[in-house]
Amino acid sequence: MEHTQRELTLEEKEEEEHAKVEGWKYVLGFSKIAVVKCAIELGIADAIENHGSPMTLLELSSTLKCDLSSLYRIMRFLVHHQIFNEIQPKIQLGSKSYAQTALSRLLLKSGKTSMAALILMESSPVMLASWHGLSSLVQGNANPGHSKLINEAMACDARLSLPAVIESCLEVFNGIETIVDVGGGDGTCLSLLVKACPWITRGINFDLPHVVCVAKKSDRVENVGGDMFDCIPKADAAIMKFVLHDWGDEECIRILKNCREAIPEDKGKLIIVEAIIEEDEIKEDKLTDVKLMMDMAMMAHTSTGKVRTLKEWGYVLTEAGFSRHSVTPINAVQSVIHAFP
Ligand SMILES: C[S@@+](CC[C@H](N)C(=O)[O-])C[C@H]1O[C@@H](n2cnc3c(N)ncnc32)[C@H](O)[C@@H]1O
Repeated sequence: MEHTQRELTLEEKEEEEHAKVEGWKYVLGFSKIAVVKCAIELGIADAIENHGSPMTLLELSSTLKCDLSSLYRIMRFLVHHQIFNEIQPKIQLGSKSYAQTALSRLLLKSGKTSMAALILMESSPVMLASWHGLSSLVQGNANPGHSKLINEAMACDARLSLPAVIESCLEVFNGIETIVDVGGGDGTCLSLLVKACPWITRGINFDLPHVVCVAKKSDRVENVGGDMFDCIPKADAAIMKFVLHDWGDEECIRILKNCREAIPEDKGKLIIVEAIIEEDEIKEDKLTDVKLMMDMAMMAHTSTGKVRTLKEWGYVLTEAGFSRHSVTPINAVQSVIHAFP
């Protein structure tokens, strides 16, 4: 039987939008318990309780012997989830001060009302490991390789976000005949892109050799193995989705410099598809939760990666020699950053 596609009603569209945001919360749902566990281990609530009054970020970082900017990101997340209160949010980073709430007192390591031991037990590697076996307990013994899991998860995101990139900024790809997807994974992103842009004659899906050797084969897309820290294949434009958030500023600048080398000085462009954290509370939106969770996931899964603010993007791009850039919000957790040599 043939199905004709009908226009979605406004209500259905809103429901789909809401579902996408909720979907991201499942993707990153672990971050909430992981950050609370981290707060208990660091003794944040204990430090403020012992201090007897709110503590500044500077005082907290020196008492807990923590890196100030990492601790700030942890506190930003905890404040967002109303676990601590931030007093005078508008002031300078080091002077921001944090107070206890009824919820943060549950995170004290000891005391009559502490729930810390329960949280530490449920979030321990031993207890978490059993969750990974839940589906095999119910059904069988599926145990796919981790690389395959990552490639499939990334392809899943490409199917979600690429249509949003195409819908909001197809014109960015005008005039591009060749494009290299740096850290392109299994090639899903590029195959969707060349399909939407028939004028692109050659797409290069560039990733580590063990990734491209199992990548998809599709028309006008060539899989090329290599290391983005060495050299990136030349093309009219480069695109990078969900790659730079895996790396700290120093590595990012090295990758970005190699991207700049790969594209023409006069009319080349770099298209970055990444989440951007709003620095201004007024600009926070329904995806702020998700972006902050993603930032925590980067802290946990990579040694130096992070979800950057607009200012942080400006810094790495300028350091890598890009003369200007602009940002287009799209209907996804990511935005599109266009940068020019
Ligand atoms: C988070 S995944 C993103 C995949 C894809 N861009 C997407 O969003 O669907 C990061 C990718 O960077 C690749 N990568 C990591 N180090 C690399 C390197 N040194 N050179 C090239 N690719 C690399 C990984 O293999 C992985 O496919």
